[in-house]
Amino acid sequence: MKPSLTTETVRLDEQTKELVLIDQTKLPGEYTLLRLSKAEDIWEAIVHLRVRGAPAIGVAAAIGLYVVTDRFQTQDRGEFDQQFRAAKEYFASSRPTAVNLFWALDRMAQVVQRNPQATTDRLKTLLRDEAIAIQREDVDVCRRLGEYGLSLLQDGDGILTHCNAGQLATVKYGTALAPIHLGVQRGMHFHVYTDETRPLLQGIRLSAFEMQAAGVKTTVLCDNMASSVMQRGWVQAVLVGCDRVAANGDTANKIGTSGVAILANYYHIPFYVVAPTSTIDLTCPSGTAIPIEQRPPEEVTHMWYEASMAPAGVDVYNPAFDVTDHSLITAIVTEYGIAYPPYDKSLAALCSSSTE
Ligand SMILES: CSC[C@H]1O[C@H](OP(=O)(O)O)[C@H](O)[C@@H]1O
Repeated sequence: MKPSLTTETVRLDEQTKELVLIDQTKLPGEYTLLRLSKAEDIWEAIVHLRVRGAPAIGVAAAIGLYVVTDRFQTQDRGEFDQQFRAAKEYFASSRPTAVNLFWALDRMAQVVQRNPQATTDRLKTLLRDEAIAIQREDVDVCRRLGEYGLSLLQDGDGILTHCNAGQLATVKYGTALAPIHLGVQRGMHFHVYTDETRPLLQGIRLSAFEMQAAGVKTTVLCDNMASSVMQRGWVQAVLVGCDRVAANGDTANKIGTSGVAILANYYHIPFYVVAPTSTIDLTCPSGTAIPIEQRPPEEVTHMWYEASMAPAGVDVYNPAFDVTDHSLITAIVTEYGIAYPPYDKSLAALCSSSTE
């Protein structure tokens, strides 16, 4: 089946009560849907980035927690709640950096806490409703991110992006790529430069695939070429996603993002982080407090080819993310508006407006 992105990246099959995912490890060559209902298979899909991207991970965890819970046999609330907590903690152990995972799991836990007298059957229905609400909210949030982000762009702009913060990182639209999708739907034209994003190549495999499918002029480049395209004046803005934004605006995103921000700052190119408020963690004071996932060395030394030139036994550094200092971020685009420095005030103000 020719890969396409017309379906939602993450969804619930309400008939079979399964979590349905596009297996992103197979893209762009193969479009495979996974239908999951076992906790260990859902955990594995998150750990191995079959589903990836902060919002998509959160939605997958919420739907996954529902499909697992729906198969609990006990009618006893004490046992049910204990099994629920165990499943929630298991999913929370999958990946540490994207705060959406914990945000979504906590929303599901609040349903259980708010309904201490509900029967287990009633609770299963409430958990299904919450998981679907989380999934549907993501579509509206990303569309609004697109609107605010588009207000920062001009028709014809060259846009550099890093990793994939598009439809495949969310339910639809994406975050950093949402302005592009929205602009193209309105007849605008952009030239997107996507870093390949070693070692898992989310840029060349996923963003390039997504942008080409949307009819956007797309150029892929090695990560070490970003300076060259900026130096030539081909880039008018950098748009990136995020996995956790600290209260002071420091932002964790795919490894290599902080280097792109330094380059953009040097070439006086605006650097925008596109952040649903579900990715803003006001309990995290600064980037040094953000847990950075360390991934297997083989992703650097063996992925995509038999084995790299790395000599046997050499140490390999493979952090999945790095933190971009808030001083390098021009603005943070949220679904409630655009935050400018000082971020410790502007993010708090935007997040408080989100609860009004
Ligand atoms: C819209 S969140 C996308 C964000 O998530 C990616 O990480 P991963 O592919 O490891 O899940 C990357 O940091 C993207 O910017």
